[in-house]
Amino acid sequence: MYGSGQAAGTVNCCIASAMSSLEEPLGMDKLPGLSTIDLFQRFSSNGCSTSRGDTGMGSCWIEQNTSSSSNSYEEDFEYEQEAFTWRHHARDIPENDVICRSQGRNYAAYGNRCDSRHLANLQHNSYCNDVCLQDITNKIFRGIPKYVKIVEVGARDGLQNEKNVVPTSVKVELIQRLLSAGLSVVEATSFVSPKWVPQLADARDVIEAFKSLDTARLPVLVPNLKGFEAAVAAGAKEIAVFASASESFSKSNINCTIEESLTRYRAVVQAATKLSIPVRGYVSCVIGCPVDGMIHPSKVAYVAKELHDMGCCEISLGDTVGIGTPAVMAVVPVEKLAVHFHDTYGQSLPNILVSLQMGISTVDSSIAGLGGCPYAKGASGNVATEDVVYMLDGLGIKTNVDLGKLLQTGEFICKHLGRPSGSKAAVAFTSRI
Ligand SMILES: CC(C)(COP(=O)([O-])OP(=O)([O-])OC[C@H]1O[C@@H](n2cnc3c(N)ncnc32)[C@H](O)[C@@H]1OP(=O)([O-])[O-])[C@@H](O)C(=O)NCCC(=O)NCCSC(=O)C[C@@](C)(O)CC(=O)[O-]
Repeated sequence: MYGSGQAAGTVNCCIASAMSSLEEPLGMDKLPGLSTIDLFQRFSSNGCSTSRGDTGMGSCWIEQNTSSSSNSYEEDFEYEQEAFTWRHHARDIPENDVICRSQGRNYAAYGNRCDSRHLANLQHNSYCNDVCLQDITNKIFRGIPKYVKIVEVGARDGLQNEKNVVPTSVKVELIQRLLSAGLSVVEATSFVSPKWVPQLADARDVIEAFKSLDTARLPVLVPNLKGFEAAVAAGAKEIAVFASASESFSKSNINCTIEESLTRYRAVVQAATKLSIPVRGYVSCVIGCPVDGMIHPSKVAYVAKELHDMGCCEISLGDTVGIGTPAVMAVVPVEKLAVHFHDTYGQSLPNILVSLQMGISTVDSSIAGLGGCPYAKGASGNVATEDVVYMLDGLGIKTNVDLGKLLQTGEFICKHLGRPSGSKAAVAFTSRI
C-alpha cells in the first residue's frame, strides 16, 4: 500500500487535487483521505476559531481573542499583535505605502513602486508570538521540519527552456542575486550537449564566473562523463545526474534507456567520488509521463535506489507526494530525499506541504516559477521560489531566504525575459505596489 500512511490525518487541501508533477491528473481514490472540516474543527476547539468564513490555506484567520471585524488598518495592526494570521489586510493603507505581511512579519515598502532600495530595507516587525505560532504549526503539521533547504533551480531548469538566448552576464547576475537572497544551493547550469539545449551552451563561462567564490554551492547537471569532465575543468564543485522513471522520457531527454543512463551515471559518480565532488541524483517523471502514462512506484524506487547506491548524496523526485514518495522512502533515507515539482496543475504548494509532513526537508523551486523541460511536453515551470518561501515563512519554517531580495531577483529576471512572474506571491506584492 502506498499513499495513505504518512500523509494521513492533517493536510487535506493538498490531497484533494494532487496531480502529477508533469501531466497526469490522479483520481481521488489514489489519494490519502483527509478532511479539511475535521482539521479546522479540531483546531478551533483548541481555543482558536476561524472567522470571516475563511478556511482555505493561505487565508485562514485564526483568532486567539474574540474580535469583531475591524475596518481600519490601525485596528488590524493592533489586533495582529495577538493574532496568528495568514490573511493579509490592506484596508485603509496610506496610498503610497505598501504593507506586505507574512507570518506576523510586515514587509513594508514605502513609495508607489517596488523599488529595490525600499525592498532591501524591508521592515521586519514581529507582531506574532513566535511560540504560539510554532505551537499552532506543530498542531496542524505534526513532524514538519523546522528548517527547509531550498534548492534553487531557476538558472538551470528555469532558463533551459527559454527560446531566446539569455546573455551570460544576465545568468551570472541572476545567480549572484539568488545567492545574496540567502539561497544556499543554486543550481547554475548544465554541461549537456549544446545541440540539445542551446540555451545552456555557455555553461563553462557561467561556472568560471564563480570560480573564486569558494563558499557558494552551485551544482551543475551532467549527463555523461564528457559533461562531467567539462564541468570539473570549468571549476564546478558539485554535480547532479538526471535519470528518469519513464523509458520514453529517458529516451527523449538523454537519448538512452534507463539502464544505459544508470551505467553512464555509475561512471560519473565514481569519477566524482574520486575528486570528492558530491553528486545529486534526479528521478524524473516519477508519477506520470506524457508518453508512458502512470509510472509504477516500484520503478521510481528502483531508479532512486540505484542512484543512491551508486553514491548520490541526495535524490530529487519529480513526484506527486502521497503516491510515489513512500515507496522511495522505503529504500532511500528520507533525509536524502528532495522534491521537485513543476506547477502544471497548480498543485505544487500542497504537494510540498505533504512532503514536509513526510519528513522531507529539501525542496526544489525556481525563481519566478521559470522553467519547463524541453523534452517533457506540457510540463510548465517549477514551483516559484517566492511562493515556497512565502508559504514556509507563513508556517514559521526557517529557510534563511530573504523574501524581499527574492522578489527583486524575480523582478530582475522577468524584466529581462519580458514576461510576468509565474509567482503568485510576487504578482500579489507587485499589484499592491
Ligand atoms: C545526453 C546527450 C548528450 C546524449 O546525446 P547524444 O546525441 O545521444 O550524444 P552522443 O554521445 O551521440 O554525442 C552527440 C554529440 O553530442 C556531444 N556531447 C555528448 N555529450 C556532451 C556533453 N555532455 N556536453 C557537450 N557535448 C556533448 C558529442 O561530443 C557529440 O558531438 P558531435 O561529435 O556531434 O559534435 C543529450 O541527449 C543531452 O545533452 N541531453 C540533455 C537534455 C537535457 O538537458 N534535458 C533537460 C534536463 S532534465 C530535466 O530538466 C528534468 C529535471 C532534472 O529538471 C527533473 C524534472 O523536472 O523532472
